[in-house]
Amino acid sequence: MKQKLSLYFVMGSVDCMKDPLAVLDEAIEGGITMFQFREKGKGALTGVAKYRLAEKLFERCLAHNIPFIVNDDVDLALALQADGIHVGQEDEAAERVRDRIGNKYLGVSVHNLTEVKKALAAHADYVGLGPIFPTVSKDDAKQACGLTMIEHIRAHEKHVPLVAIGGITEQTAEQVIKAGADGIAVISAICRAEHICEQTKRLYEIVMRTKQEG
Ligand SMILES: Cc1ncsc1CCOP(=O)(O)O
Ligand SMILES: C=C1C=NC(C)=NC1=N
Ligand SMILES: [Mg+2]
Repeated sequence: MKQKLSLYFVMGSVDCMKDPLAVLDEAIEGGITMFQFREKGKGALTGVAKYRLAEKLFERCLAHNIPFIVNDDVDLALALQADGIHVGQEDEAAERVRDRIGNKYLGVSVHNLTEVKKALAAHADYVGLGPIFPTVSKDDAKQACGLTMIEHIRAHEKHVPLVAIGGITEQTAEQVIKAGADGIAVISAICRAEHICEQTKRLYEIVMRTKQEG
């Protein structure tokens, strides 16, 4: 699990400046290790259009052995036979989601140690902690918790697979890993890059080098 979390690309059509399929192809070429389809916010696709885009993105992930995770929408995840689901604190209770998805990946969004412990009690496979820094990609994001929250959680839960998310860039990736995250989850650092493949490669190199340094 911890290896998969290294460079976790989160994206929906709303986040893309061009065709989401082209964005994902370049991100895959750049070395992402996990993908989350997060179709949310103003102008997000719904119904059949959402399903069709998810199918095409999933095909790409399947072709490259990259886990395909669906955000929030358990029905969509089950309909697609996705590799997993990611839910937030306000979504369907993690315990119930675990019952519905069997042994698929279950990720839970957390903001503090209490929520981490609750997620583990619900048999989550990993937690997504954030926002670490201020973000432009989630309009209802909570207050940024900073690197100290990563350190605090890691101090109390040494082994929990933890990916950090929120405002993470090429400039901050190293300190996020050094603080104790097993990986970084990003939307705009990849989606808004001038050259997506090269940017993804740089993020990948930084994360993997820093993880090796221990
Ligand atoms: C989905 C989500 N959850 C906490 S912050 C965030 C958005 C992250 O986007 P970006 O990497 O562009 O800051
Ligand atoms: C809110 C989120 C937190 N963490 C991850 C990995 N994905 C999300 N959508
Ligand atoms: Mg959610």
